[in-house]
Amino acid sequence: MTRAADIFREGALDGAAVFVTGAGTGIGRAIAERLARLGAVVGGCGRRAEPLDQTASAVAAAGGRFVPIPCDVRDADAARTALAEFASRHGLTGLVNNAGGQFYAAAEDIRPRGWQAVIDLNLTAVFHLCQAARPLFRGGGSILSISLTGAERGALGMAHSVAARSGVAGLTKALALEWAADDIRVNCIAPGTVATPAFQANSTPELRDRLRRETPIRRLVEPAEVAEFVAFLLSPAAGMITGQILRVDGGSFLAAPVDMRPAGLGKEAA
Ligand SMILES: CCC/C=C/C(=O)SCCNC(=O)CCNC(=O)[C@H](O)C(C)(C)COP(=O)([O-])OP(=O)([O-])OC[C@H]1O[C@@H](n2cnc3c(N)ncnc32)[C@H](O)[C@@H]1OP(=O)([O-])[O-]
Ligand SMILES: NC(=O)C1=CN([C@@H]2O[C@H](COP(=O)(O)OP(=O)(O)OC[C@H]3O[C@@H](n4cnc5c(N)ncnc54)[C@H](OP(=O)(O)O)[C@@H]3O)[C@@H](O)[C@H]2O)C=CC1
Repeated sequence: MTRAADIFREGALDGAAVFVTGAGTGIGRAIAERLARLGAVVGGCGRRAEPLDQTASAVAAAGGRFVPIPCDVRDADAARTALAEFASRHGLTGLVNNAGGQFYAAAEDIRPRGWQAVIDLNLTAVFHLCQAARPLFRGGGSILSISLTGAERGALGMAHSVAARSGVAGLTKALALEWAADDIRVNCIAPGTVATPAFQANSTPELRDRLRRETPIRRLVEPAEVAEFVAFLLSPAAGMITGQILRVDGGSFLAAPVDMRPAGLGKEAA
């Protein structure tokens, strides 16, 4: 069941061409489906072709257009090529950097390759795709990066991810300033805990209950609630919004930091 109200008129994104990373699953799929239903042609990547094909089928069944272009965003050349391929066929008005994630570990247990993997995925790939998108936007554009709430405040068990997302926050502000004169808006959406299959697979019912209790609006975020906000920020209605970190978190940012350390799961955050 989706809680997000559909607030846009049909065809609100007619003419938009948006590339979404990680579009085969979870939040990325919800975003792709919503944008396509509003009239945008959506391109999407992920490492695996199968989930992207499932998104394509769901979008087609609803009468929309989704172009799957599998690639690993940590391979900068491959990611640039995928984006350029989409833009050459459909143009480009928006980029959603959604691919991301991390494993959970105490800082002292994060090894160099683990640190690098998380920084490459959550920060460096975002920079490369933003840079690649810039010349492809004609007459303005909108970039959104999906981060996570509380990155500025900190979280336990996610030092690599918090560092990467803090980098994305800085990048968002820097690019917003540099590219504003060309009407390219750059924003960051920071969700609270979202009940996606990926998160369910990496959490216990006890942990999800605790995260629900710790969220001031006593429930987890629905993927559709992130997708609806993405649609708004990509639309002309958000034409004066840039350089922002916008939270969709039920107030989690105001509560205690989450403790995702394997040894801390199930305990209250320090
Ligand atoms: C409140 C929460 C809010 C947020 C929720 C979400 O984001 S939900 C979204 C949820 N969705 C996602 O998170 C999806 C995206 N996430 C991913 O694809 C992975 O988490 C990734 C970012 C590490 C990429 O990894 P990859 O393809 O490069 O995988 P690889 O296997 O090749 O590992 C490379 C290195 O990483 C290290 N390492 C890995 N696992 C662990 C561990 N458990 N323990 C310790 N270390 C670990 C290890 O050092 C390894 O090097 P080694 O030991 O081989 O020399
Ligand atoms: N769920 C939650 O509670 C929260 C999630 N977020 C963030 O939201 C985003 C989406 O999360 P969610 O939908 O839950 O998780 P998913 O794991 O379902 O989504 C991650 C997507 O990114 C893709 N991906 C991962 N690595 C790469 C890569 N190297 N190159 C290309 N694509 C890649 C995956 O596809 P494939 O494996 O095929 O490559 C997958 O489709 C992430 O950035 C996550 O950190 C933020 C706050 C909370």
